[in-house]
Amino acid sequence: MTDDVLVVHGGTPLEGRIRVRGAKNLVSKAMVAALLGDSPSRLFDVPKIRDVEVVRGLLGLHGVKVTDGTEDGELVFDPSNVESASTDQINVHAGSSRIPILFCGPLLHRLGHAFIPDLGGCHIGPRPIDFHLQALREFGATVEKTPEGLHLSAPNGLHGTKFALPYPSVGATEQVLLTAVMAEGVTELRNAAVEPEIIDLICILQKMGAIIKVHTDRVIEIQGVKRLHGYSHRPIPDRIEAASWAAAALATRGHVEVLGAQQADMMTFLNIFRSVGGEYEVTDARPPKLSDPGQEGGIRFWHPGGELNAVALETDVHPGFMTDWQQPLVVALTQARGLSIVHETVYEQRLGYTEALNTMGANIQVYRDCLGGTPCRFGRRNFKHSAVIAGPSKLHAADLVIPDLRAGFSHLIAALAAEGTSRVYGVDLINRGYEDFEAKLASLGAHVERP
Ligand SMILES: CC(=O)N[C@H]1[C@@H](OP(=O)(O)OP(=O)(O)OC[C@H]2O[C@@H](n3ccc(=O)[nH]c3=O)[C@H](O)[C@@H]2O)O[C@H](CO)[C@@H](O)[C@@H]1O
Ligand SMILES: C=C(OP(=O)(O)O)C(=O)O
Repeated sequence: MTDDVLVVHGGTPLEGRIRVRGAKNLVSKAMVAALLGDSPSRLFDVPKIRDVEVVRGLLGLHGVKVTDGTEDGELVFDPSNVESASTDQINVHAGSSRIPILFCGPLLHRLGHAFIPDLGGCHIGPRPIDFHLQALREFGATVEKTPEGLHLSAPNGLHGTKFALPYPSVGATEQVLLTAVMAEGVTELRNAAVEPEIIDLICILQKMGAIIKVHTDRVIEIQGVKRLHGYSHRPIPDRIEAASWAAAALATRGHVEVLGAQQADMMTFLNIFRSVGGEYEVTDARPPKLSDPGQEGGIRFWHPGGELNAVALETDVHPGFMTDWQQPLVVALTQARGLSIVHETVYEQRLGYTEALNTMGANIQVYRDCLGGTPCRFGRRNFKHSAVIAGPSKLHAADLVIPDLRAGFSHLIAALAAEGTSRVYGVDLINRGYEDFEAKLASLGAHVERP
């Protein structure tokens, strides 16, 4: 733990330009989809993050040859020899990521059985997988829970089904997609999640030969096919990372251009960013010509000076304000004048990180009540899932221990915005979702060092 610490000398605005690559929440699923093809797949712009390493490891254990392509960030997957792996080998990855649960459908199609280790991911609530398992059973899978992990089989194959999710879960929607594409017959999924990362996964599956219709009102219809082939795909950029750097620019009174950031996927964030008083400019990409090297598109985010405004926001499923944007933005809200209100409706325990911000001088109170109008599953269940942030607060340095990915990035932003020198422990957790964050910090002029 002691060598996993970053010393942050705060108080300097972040200034400069960084680039985001393929979205963590798409790339890892695209890698799983490669298992379904009967020929190699190619994925571009893959960031070097921990979740990618975990999925690469799991694919390798199941006989998928994963190699680096010629382009930086390109991965090639050859699934021609998919095979079983031992539970001991698979359990090396226990507790490291949430993606292993998505191996169920593809492994059942390819091998007739699957073993799934305990899942990891951010500690932001209990995160059950009941919708996943219920859907898999509807397709005809049998699921056995054992102390070492989940064992699944499909003795009679997988068959299309009609299924309605109790809540538009991202992971459960992906589970249904990755299973239904090669199940026999038609599947109709109601109350599906429609996040941009899901639409991009559907694009990949369609490239592979799948037949998928996305209807209005969260209904997705999938016509199972007998075979799928490999794909070649450049994923959507990481809108969570982009928003995190935007929040860092605002909290430190800086100016950061995020190359690769895409307006369409970030509209809800951009509206809140502007309401808080942040400025942004969308820079469109210009393709290269003989006389002109062209320009990569992105979004410039900056603090225009003066005071920021308090806002009320609720996190929600797409197209609402993403829960993963919440933690970084709250750090900026500690600098806004007045009372900001955040109602977290996606996870029951995603406000624990505010305690650390309070030790740095922030004034954030958390409540069990629903402080917002969006129907929420947590209001009567005793979870502290609403926050009132009173600002502006002068943040001072502190010693911080990072609990998980997004809370970790928000701790880091707070340390950068604070006066004085903070020590941030457990920074390695940030590598699960932010590629090269230390190099990016350095290029933005942050004063950070390893002790
Ligand atoms: C790797 C990845 O893509 N992670 C994202 C994904 O997580 P993930 O796919 O795990 O999140 P879900 O959308 O499934 O979870 C949303 C809510 O549904 C509940 N639920 C989910 C499944 C289930 O079987 N039972 C159940 O009750 C969860 O506890 C949570 O309260 O979507 C979340 C919501 O946008 C994001 O915050 C995560 O960054
Ligand atoms: C909650 C997150 O991810 P995961 O589902 O991988 O824990 C996140 O990326 O903020």
